[in-house]
Amino acid sequence: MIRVESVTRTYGDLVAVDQVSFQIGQGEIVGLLGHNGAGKTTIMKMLTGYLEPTSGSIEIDGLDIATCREAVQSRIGYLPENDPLYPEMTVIDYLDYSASLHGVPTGERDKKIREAIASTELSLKAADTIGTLSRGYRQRVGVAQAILHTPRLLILDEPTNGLDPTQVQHMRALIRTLAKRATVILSTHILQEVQAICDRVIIIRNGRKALDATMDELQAGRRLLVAVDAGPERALGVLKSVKGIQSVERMEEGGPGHRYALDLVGQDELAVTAPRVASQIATAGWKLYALQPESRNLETLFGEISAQDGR
Ligand SMILES: Nc1ncnc2c1ncn2[C@@H]1O[C@H](COP(=O)(O)OP(=O)(O)OP(=O)(O)O)[C@@H](O)[C@H]1O
Repeated sequence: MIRVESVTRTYGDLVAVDQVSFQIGQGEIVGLLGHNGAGKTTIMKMLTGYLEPTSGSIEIDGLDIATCREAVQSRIGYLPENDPLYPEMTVIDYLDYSASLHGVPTGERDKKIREAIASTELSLKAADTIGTLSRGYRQRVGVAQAILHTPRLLILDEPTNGLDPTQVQHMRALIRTLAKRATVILSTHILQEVQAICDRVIIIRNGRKALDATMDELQAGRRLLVAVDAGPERALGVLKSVKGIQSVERMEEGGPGHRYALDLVGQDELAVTAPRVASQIATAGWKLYALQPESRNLETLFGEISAQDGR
């Protein structure tokens, strides 16, 4: 379990991360999504113990990172944004060196390195010099070093950055496989990345948490969308009077009828409120063209949040 409590980090006068809190349970795949400079890397560096928060606290598996840094770091595998690989080393030598840094006991090293190479499908490149590898393979070497000590938590900063579409597919498949054994937090500014891999998204905007939702919550309808042949002068009041409806908003025309978005009092109310709306419409004698839960879409939400930045 990861518990981040009111974490702030400043660089001089700049507040890069501002009072961010969240909790992540074992086995989740969480995407930190935000534009360049939003504060994602700073959060990740604080989670790994490489950077101290200016204020706030971080606990991993009940251990406070400020006081138990080494114990916490032994549980974490980290792929930094620009992984500082050694171009003149071979893959296997670099992984051996990384294993020593991770404190993998000498007797276990060969086995751990073999496992990491197999998981990242690097067998054919194991004897190659890192500097001769493509960007995709170098990223895999970065992931291999991050998983050498079988960490319970994997922190991947922009894992697909700079990869071509095929390499992106490979990396996503690899992350999904790794997530079967570890909790994964990855950062990205590409929302399709989150959609493709994550169970949950935390959107960071100007150092603050702008949204924290599971993909299921995003998909679940929060509002009911209705299209009827009644204009707003009649429809707004009648729809608002239905039990379970908090407010009614007129939407832009499109398709048959007039369109309205109905905010529900409680999200669980959808199944009981939708039939009430249908029967009210029938009682009013209107034609019903559409009645469906609105699907909140990450793209729309990210767009709305970005629009607040004027992006
Ligand atoms: N060492 C530093 N010194 C001063 N400012 C910094 C430092 N590191 C980051 N910043 C600033 O802090 C803010 C957050 O940066 P951060 O790298 O955490 O964002 P990010 O969301 O990871 O961005 P990117 O997607 O571009 O990597 C930015 O304004 C950045 O310029």
